[in-house]
Amino acid sequence: MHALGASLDLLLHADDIHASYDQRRILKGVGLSLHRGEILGLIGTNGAGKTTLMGVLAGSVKHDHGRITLAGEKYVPDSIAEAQACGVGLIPQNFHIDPELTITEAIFRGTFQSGRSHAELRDQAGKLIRDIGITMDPDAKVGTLIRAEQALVEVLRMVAEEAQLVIMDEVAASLPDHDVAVLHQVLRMLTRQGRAIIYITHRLDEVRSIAHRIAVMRDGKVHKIVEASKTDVDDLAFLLLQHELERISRPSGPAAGGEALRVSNFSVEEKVRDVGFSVAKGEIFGLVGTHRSGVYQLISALAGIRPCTSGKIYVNGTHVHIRGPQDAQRLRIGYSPDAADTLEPGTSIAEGLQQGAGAGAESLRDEITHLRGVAEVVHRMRINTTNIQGALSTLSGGDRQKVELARWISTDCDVLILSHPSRGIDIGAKEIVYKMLTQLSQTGVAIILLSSDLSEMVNWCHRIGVMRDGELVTIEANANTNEDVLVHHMLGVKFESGSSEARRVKV
Ligand SMILES: Nc1ncnc2c1ncn2[C@@H]1O[C@H](COP(=O)(O)OP(=O)(O)OP(=O)(O)O)[C@@H](O)[C@H]1O
Repeated sequence: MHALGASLDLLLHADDIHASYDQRRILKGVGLSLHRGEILGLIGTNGAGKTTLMGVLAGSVKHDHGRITLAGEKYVPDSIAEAQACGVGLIPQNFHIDPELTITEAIFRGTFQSGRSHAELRDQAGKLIRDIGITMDPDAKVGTLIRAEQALVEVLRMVAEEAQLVIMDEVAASLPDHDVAVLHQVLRMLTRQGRAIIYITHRLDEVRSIAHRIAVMRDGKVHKIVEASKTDVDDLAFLLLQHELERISRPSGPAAGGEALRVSNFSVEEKVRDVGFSVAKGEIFGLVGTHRSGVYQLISALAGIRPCTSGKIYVNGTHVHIRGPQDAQRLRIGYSPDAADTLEPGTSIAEGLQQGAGAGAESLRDEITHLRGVAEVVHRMRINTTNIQGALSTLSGGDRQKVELARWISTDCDVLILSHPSRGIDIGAKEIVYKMLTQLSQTGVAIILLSSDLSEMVNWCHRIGVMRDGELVTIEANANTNEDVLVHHMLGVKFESGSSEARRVKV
């Protein structure tokens, strides 16, 4: 499966690349090569320099030293536009498309084709969509698409731009497995046309299933490049962390505490119908479902972001009404959404960790008033920075997410709803996050967790509720479930059991 289908033409060669931000050396002599038709996986711990390296290739970061050739020619792009003109395109972490654009407008925005007539572009968009074997209306608004479909629009933009090298920086981070499978199929098709792809992810099973070779970055250098077919997840974890991944023991038995939250006959418009469940104090309760399952509407109603249409909510046994975020806050329900960075980029790291994150801001401040406290959080979560007074924008994507998460974990809530808390976080830091969540739950906090990574749900949660078509179809006790069972309930389709990789291929 991993053998290179296309010829082994060298497309890109980078040698001894150095780059810095404000005198701080980030890339310290990177070497990398890539062939036409190849998918190169790129993995590394948070702050290793992956995004910076991709910035050098895509024209947004200047390197201080080193040589790059593209198709045999010297390549030193001065800007993103110049890199695009040379055939190199990047889909960034947390990419954003204006939701008001139509799919046609989104595909051709910023490309050399954007000057053509709308009718021509619309026809061309329809053809591109058909060619990659998916169904989408070129006139539909981007705002009506789920995240996975928006990712495909970004891929189509690369095709429209005639990119020869497509860089994907954690584009699949919060996508569920079945959406990742579609994205992978499309990417394989692009490589059959001779394009090359650099694919960054923190999910080691995913990188093994998509890449031909995998480059492991550590501290500003490519430490090793391995053949995907000759490695496994444990080897990759060892290469990344330089120690073996600690095996997390799944929660055994139910959480012991009394009831923290209960919803009954709960409905949100047509999206959530007659849902009932309760979460105990000290429990980590997972909720899974596809984008259209109603799971997001359910939790946003619990957080007061949208009204429920009918049903009852009980907090600590008392019937309550949640009519807005302030009500949720007053009831000590915290909600960390699956949005990109919610903090202003200019905020300092220390301020980011000190800012009240909704409920219980006072006690958060108490807890980490002193910079020593902040420094401890930074150290514990392995946030890469030399200056805690520096702006959040100077952190890597994964490290910014750690700051977001740390302030929520320090917030004084009775119920904490976390949506995709580990997105963008490397596998070593995930263990730390898991331990922090477990410790938090042991203080009696009820945690409701959403994640598209089902192995994480199975490893972290006491029980997992599965939503499909607006209904809560089952609540699985951890001891009785696995990822295949969850997928089966989520999609209402029967899957053969097997490794996550096998499942991904079958979907
Ligand atoms: N704009 C910036 N200004 C200053 N320092 C920066 C800036 N962007 C990144 N850095 C620093 O460069 C280092 C490498 O960041 P980079 O984003 O390349 O890491 P990464 O490997 O992509 O991490 P992640 O997996 O978290 O996305 C980090 O330690 C970060 O603090």
